[in-house]
Amino acid sequence: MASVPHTEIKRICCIGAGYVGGPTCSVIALKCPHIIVTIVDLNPARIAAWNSEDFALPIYEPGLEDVVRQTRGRNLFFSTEVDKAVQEADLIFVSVNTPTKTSGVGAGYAADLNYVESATRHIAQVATSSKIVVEKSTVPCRTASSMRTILESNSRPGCHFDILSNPEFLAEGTAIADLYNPDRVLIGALDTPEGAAACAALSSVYANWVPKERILNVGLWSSELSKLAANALLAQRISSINALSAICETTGADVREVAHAVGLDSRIGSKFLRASVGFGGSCFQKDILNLVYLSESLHLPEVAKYWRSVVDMNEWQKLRFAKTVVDNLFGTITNKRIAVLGFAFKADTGDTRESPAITLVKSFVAERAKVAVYDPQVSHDQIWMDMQSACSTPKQELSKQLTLHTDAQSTFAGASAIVVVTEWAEFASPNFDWEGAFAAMTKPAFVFDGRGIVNGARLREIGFKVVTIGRGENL
Ligand SMILES: NC(=O)C1=CN([C@@H]2O[C@H](COP(=O)(O)OP(=O)(O)OC[C@H]3O[C@@H](n4cnc5c(N)ncnc54)[C@H](O)[C@@H]3O)[C@@H](O)[C@H]2O)C=CC1
Ligand SMILES: O=C(O)[C@H]1O[C@H](OP(=O)(O)OP(=O)(O)OC[C@H]2O[C@@H](n3ccc(=O)[nH]c3=O)[C@H](O)[C@@H]2O)[C@H](O)[C@@H](O)[C@@H]1O
Repeated sequence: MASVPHTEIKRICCIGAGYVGGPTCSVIALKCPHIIVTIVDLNPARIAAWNSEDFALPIYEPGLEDVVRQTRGRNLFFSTEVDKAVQEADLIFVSVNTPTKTSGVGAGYAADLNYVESATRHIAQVATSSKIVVEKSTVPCRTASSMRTILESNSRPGCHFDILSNPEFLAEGTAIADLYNPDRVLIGALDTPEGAAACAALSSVYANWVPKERILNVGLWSSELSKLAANALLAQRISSINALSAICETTGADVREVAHAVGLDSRIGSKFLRASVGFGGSCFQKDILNLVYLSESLHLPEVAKYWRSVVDMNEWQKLRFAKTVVDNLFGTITNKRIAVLGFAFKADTGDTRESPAITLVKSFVAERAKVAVYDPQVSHDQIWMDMQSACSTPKQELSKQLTLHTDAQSTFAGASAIVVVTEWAEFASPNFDWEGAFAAMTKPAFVFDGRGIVNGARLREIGFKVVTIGRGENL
């Protein structure tokens, strides 16, 4: 095949200044001082936060502020001027949201590609020169083909678009470390000279800091499917260990010992085997449901059922934990105060999307408990928004049962139980004032550890009754 020389990338535009676009392109700007990176978004409040003088960035991510401080105004810019940034760029990342559809065909399963499509149409409409368009969002297999059709059908004469798939594998809370040192960068391209040239151009951007052997070039469809597959396999491990946690609780086995023992088998590996209240976050559930939808569309009902069970197990785990709380508190939590520690879906993020805390607090509210919530990062506005929507109840009504706190200790006064939902370091710290908590609570005082992070022996010495997920010798 004749080769085509690749474009030297001088200007990058990223459409979508969210959890992926923001950190990813900030790190590109840091590692590639010779490239001008402009991150654009339709949401002016989000862009204003990225540009805020006191660096009150719209997302909390360890290390991110430092990267933005070093690059903003140098070769990194945040803007709402989408057209200008698109026109000036050689390469455009499409990093917009792809939530699960809530209505119409595939509702509850399929990805809503409306944002990807309108960003793509917009590129075609305003671009005045050829571009490399990179699918950064997580999308169903063969979305690149739809993007190509939209671009080709709407472009101005003389404008040519090459499409690449470059899914993102960062995890929230460790995004900057993940971007600095990725296990791999996956780039999918069409098997054509133009595809290879576009792939080489993007590879050369990453090659500024990622070792060449970790930059993987594959076909477009493999790249798209690999992203869904990676999330599905990661989530499947959590559902597997959570299924085992239920067996541990009734047999006297300890899920941490089981995870350690099986994880030492190099074929299994030790990561992603922490039993929990269930996985949360904006992507695992959405991407698996997307895979379920894809399987069903391909007339593979057994495959669909297999992946569906990973999500079903996760739902069951969350509700099982909520029931454990009620069962141990003598079958009722009506009017009892339940202190909930943590609301984010995992530690080191302020993100609450699909957080197990939402399901747990909702079920405690349904049992007519008084729920007191503390999270070190999540804003109270966000918690009210999540809970009003989950309970379909206005704030005024909800506030009769739900209070939000700015410190852990104030949640404990008169509480019957503490429920640890997020694995914030603060709750696992030896300095955490468990004695103070015990003194403030009604007796017997319970701790339900949904993350296996508290020191059960120490808490029992203080007088607590302790129930830890996946451990037989509870209380
Ligand atoms: N959150 C995560 O940790 C990861 C997410 N992903 C994927 O990356 C994609 C983006 O996810 P997040 O960054 O979390 O979403 P997000 O919701 O935080 O950010 C998306 C942004 O795109 C903006 N947007 C939507 N349409 C636009 C348009 N036409 N023009 C300009 N801006 C537009 C929205 O206003 C929003 O600020 C999703 O497909 C997700 O599945 C992939 C890996 C990790
Ligand atoms: O596509 C995405 O959005 C991203 O989804 C996950 O990243 P993220 O959801 O940010 O965070 P994870 O660390 O994967 O945790 C997800 C959930 O699983 C839970 N978890 C994780 C690991 C574990 O052993 N047990 C467990 O319950 C976490 O507490 C959290 O609720 C993947 O890890 C990323 O590779 C991927 O890019």
